[in-house]
Amino acid sequence: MQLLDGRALSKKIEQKVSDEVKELKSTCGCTPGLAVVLVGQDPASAAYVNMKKKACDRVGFYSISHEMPETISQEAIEKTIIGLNNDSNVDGILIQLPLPPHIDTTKLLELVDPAKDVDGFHPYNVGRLVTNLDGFVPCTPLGVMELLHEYDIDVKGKNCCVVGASNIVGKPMAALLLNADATVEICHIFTDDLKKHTLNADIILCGVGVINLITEDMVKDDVVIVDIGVSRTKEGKLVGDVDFENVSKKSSYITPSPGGVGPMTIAMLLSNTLKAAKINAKNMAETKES
Ligand SMILES: Nc1nc(=O)c2c([nH]1)NC[C@@H]1CN(c3ccc(C(=O)N[C@@H](CCC(=O)O)C(=O)O)cc3)C=[N+]21
Repeated sequence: MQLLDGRALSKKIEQKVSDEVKELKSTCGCTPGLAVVLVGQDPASAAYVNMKKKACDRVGFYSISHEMPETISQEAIEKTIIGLNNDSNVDGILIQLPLPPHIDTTKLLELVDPAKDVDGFHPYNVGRLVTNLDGFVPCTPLGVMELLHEYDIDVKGKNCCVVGASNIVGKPMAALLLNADATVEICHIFTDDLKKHTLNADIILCGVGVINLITEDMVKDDVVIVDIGVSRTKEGKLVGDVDFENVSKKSSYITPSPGGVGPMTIAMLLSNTLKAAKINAKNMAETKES
């Protein structure tokens, strides 16, 4: 059994991003900028936003967070997003999810300029992903692909079982695997007999948020396990969806949680923001020339 060490790989990626930021600064004087929109007081959301901000600082990005009260109106958030779309210091916009129930999340995600959509949640970028065109890909599934690549795990022709069909994890994960020529199954809350599907899988990618959803009797020998779930136990310990202790004994590769997919998500946010900044810098240079 080998661990898929997301923490180690994320450090390597951060170093690369940081080097490229220095180069971008010296060649065009531009600093990549990320804006985060945070609504309400959820401590978990605040903690994630803080982690993102710290990561931005480490690699030399400009970052700004717009923190708004739980009771804020739809219109006020929309105004903020339009302002960020028009702010040339901002290359990437991230709306921290989930938003309060009175807010129309889809409408806000559609308002973000697709060129600044570093989360890859705008339907424009979703469409580009599904048709295998270049665009912004959601950070968590993108990080998973990077992690598999780092350990030379080729998904081509492999049976991949994606558990969870969310717009931010399961669906884009399945699209990326399909684009890489895997055979893909998507299981979800209405799947009858989950075990039947997971037992057949060479690679299981699980992002649901249910502790111990995947147990050792549900996986075949030498399976590759990617645990994307995030939950907290009663004791406050951070855990994934997989019974790590027992499933790891049957696995060829497995992500720890924490220390697996989580740090890769942040690394891909940095990488997507750098990508946006480079495109914007190039467009600016071209506008100046003409
Ligand atoms: N618009 C939007 N984009 C997101 O990308 C987004 C979001 N909303 N809402 C919440 C989820 C969750 N998420 C995580 C990021 C990093 C870790 C991470 O780094 N976790 C560490 C542990 C961190 C700790 O100790 O608390 C690890 O797994 O090792 C986890 C989860 C991004 N999300």
